[in-house]
Amino acid sequence: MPLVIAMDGPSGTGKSSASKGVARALGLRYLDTGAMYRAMTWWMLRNGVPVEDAAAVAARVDDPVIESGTDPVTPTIAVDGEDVSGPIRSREVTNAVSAVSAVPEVRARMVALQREIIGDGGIVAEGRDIGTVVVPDARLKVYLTASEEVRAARRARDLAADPGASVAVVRSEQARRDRLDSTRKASPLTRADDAHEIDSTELTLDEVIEAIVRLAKELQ
Ligand SMILES: Nc1ncnc2c1ncn2[C@@H]1O[C@H](COP(=O)(O)OP(=O)(O)OP(=O)(O)O)[C@@H](O)[C@H]1O
Ligand SMILES: Nc1ccn([C@@H]2O[C@H](COP(=O)(O)O)[C@@H](O)[C@H]2O)c(=O)n1
Repeated sequence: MPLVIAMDGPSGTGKSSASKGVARALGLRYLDTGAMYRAMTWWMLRNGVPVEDAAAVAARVDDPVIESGTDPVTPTIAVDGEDVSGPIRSREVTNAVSAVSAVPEVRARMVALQREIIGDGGIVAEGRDIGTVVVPDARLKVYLTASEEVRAARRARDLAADPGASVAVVRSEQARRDRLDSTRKASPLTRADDAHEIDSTELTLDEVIEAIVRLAKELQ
């Protein structure tokens, strides 16, 4: 099977940035599974579905048409034909997504879609359960971590235009999301036993990408 790189880890550890860089370096496709859960959450909010009500979310799970592009240079995400790459990054969606992604019916639909896109491989897929559930036989698994403090500082810089997103607020929202994602019943965030753990706290993005590319080349 062509290479599948499974990249998992808590929020804001650099999964998306590193996955895109690795995919570009190795000529692979790229799949942001978090964007798919965010797209589902955006649709639920837009359609007035109470996201904390798992039964209400499950009842609408098949309604949105979610399309993910896999070019690492210009990744795309659309819902019912509408580009939602901007709105899915809002703090409203970010703070609601863990409730939606904990619903088993949502996960079943997303995992089926993700496996369809991953197909025969040649891809870097990132999320929370790629190495444990979506592609448990992936040839290379990476579990990316970084200290809470560094992650919050990096993310707060991304959100500099939002006056409510101080480092302290971002840190507490990230911690809440990680707690919900790693304690839910349905495929919680956890490190696969055979994953290589990389702590990016003291590493530049280029150093993280180089480390993963090196691991991939060692497989050949
Ligand atoms: N090693 C690094 N050094 C410095 N900044 C980094 C590093 N890795 C990522 N970043 C920055 O940290 C921020 C978060 O990175 P990114 O969005 O890739 O994380 P993520 O794990 O995909 O987050 P989320 O799970 O919330 O989607 C971005 O601004 C990114 O540029
Ligand atoms: N495989 C995955 C990927 C993501 N999630 C959920 O989506 C949220 C957003 O993910 P980001 O990577 O864009 O931050 C995340 O907090 C999880 O709730 C997931 O469950 N499984």
